[in-house]
Formats: sequence, C-alpha cells, structure tokens
Amino acid sequence: MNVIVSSSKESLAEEFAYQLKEMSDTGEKIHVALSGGSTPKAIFDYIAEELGEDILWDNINFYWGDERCVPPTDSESNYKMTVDHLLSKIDMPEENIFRVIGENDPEEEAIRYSQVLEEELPIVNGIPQFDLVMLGLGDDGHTVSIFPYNIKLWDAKENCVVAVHPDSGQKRVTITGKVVNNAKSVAFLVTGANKAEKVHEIVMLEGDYEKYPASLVKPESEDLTWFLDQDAAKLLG
Ligand SMILES: O=C(O)[C@H](O)[C@@H](O)[C@H](O)[C@H](O)COP(=O)(O)O
Repeated sequence: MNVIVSSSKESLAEEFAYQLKEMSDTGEKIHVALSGGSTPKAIFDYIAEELGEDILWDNINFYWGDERCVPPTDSESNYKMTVDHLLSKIDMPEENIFRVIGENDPEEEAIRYSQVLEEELPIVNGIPQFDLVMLGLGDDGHTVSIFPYNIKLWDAKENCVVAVHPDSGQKRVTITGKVVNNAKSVAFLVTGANKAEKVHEIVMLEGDYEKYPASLVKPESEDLTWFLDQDAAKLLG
C-alpha cells in the first residue's frame, strides 16, 4: 500500500494524472474505472485544463465503478459529472466511453454492464481485469456503492449488482469486490477533513475498520495507492 499526501487538490490531481499518463504512454489500450461523487470534480477539472494535452486519451477506455440509476442529464449522474468536468474538455473518442445506462431497469443494467466488462476487458482469474480502478471513500467507509449496512454485497459472485443508498434509497449499479480486487492497480482519491477518521482507521487497521467496505479493497496485485490531501491525511501522523 502506498500513501501519497499532496498539499493541495491540484497536486493530488497531478499525481493521479501522472499515473494515467504513464499508463496511456504504453501504447496498449488501458481500461479505467472511474469513481463518482464530488471528489473527482476538482481533480478532473485540473487534469482536463492543465494536463489534458499530455495524456493519450485514444489509449484509454473509461468505465464507471458505480453509477446512480438516473438519466445521464440528472445532476446525480456520475456520468454527467464526468462529462461536465472532464469528457467535455478532452478529446476522447466516444467509443472509448462505456457508461452505465442509468435510465435502464437497474437489475437489467447490472446484468448488461457485467457483460460489457466481460466483453471489453481482459479476463484474468475468470474475472474482468481493469488496469486501474479509481475509488472514492464515503464518510461512512463505503466505496463504489457498497455500504456498511450491506457489506455482504462486496462478495457477490456477479461482476455488478444493484445497491441501494441507505439514506436516500437511491438505486445504483456497482461493481463488486471481486472486480475491484482483480484490478492491476487501485487508487483511492480522498480529500477533506471529514474523511480523515475513516482514512486513519482503514489505513492503520484500527477502530471499526472491518465494518467498512473500503477496508476490503485488497487487490491481488497489491498495487493500492491512497492519494490524499493534507486534510484527509491529518490523522495518519
Ligand atoms: O457514486 C458515488 O458517490 C461514488 O462513487 C462513491 O463511492 C463516492 O466515491 C464516495 O461516496 C465519496 O463521495 P464524495 O467524493 O462525494 O465524498
């Protein structure tokens, strides 16, 4: 496990963008699962505006680790967030973008997206393998859309399942633990003092860490990096 603490969101974005650039420079097609929520917004803005020319977007396919079951025009849509902050500002071919169709029936879409991953990604250990899975961390220790109250979803046998947000009841399609932990590389991007306690418990294996789905992120490759700003890292000492 690597922990990279950046002094600002911009330098965190630079660190993450450098990883994307390195991967895109190989000339091979790389498959990246993006996270949603609000943390990526500033990171995507910075990457698009400052580093967008340096990355070979033709060599990257984008997928989502989870998506809310809403239309792509909805303010809740992770796809819309990514379009607004990244895709609308870079030159990535449409055919490289594999959105979860949030407006579909959730159960049917979980099956469809599982099949998309089987078709588009290399299969390793019988499981679709991402080159990189980007993850966020919820205040409650969730990641992708697997929440503590339903942590057993992490071990589902499917590639993708339907999850329900514990507060809003919003349905979401999410990849499961077997896909996350089969990735070549996994990167948590976490900012803000409100995440510091969970980061500390999970990274240091303290407190109630075992109740948090994020603590189950243990890629077979052992290539796991926490990209943190100083606020999120402040309890790591
Ligand atoms: O669809 C989502 O919301 C996510 O992918 C989710 O796992 C997110 O990464 C965390 O909830 C952190 O969200 P924030 O970045 O908004 O704090």
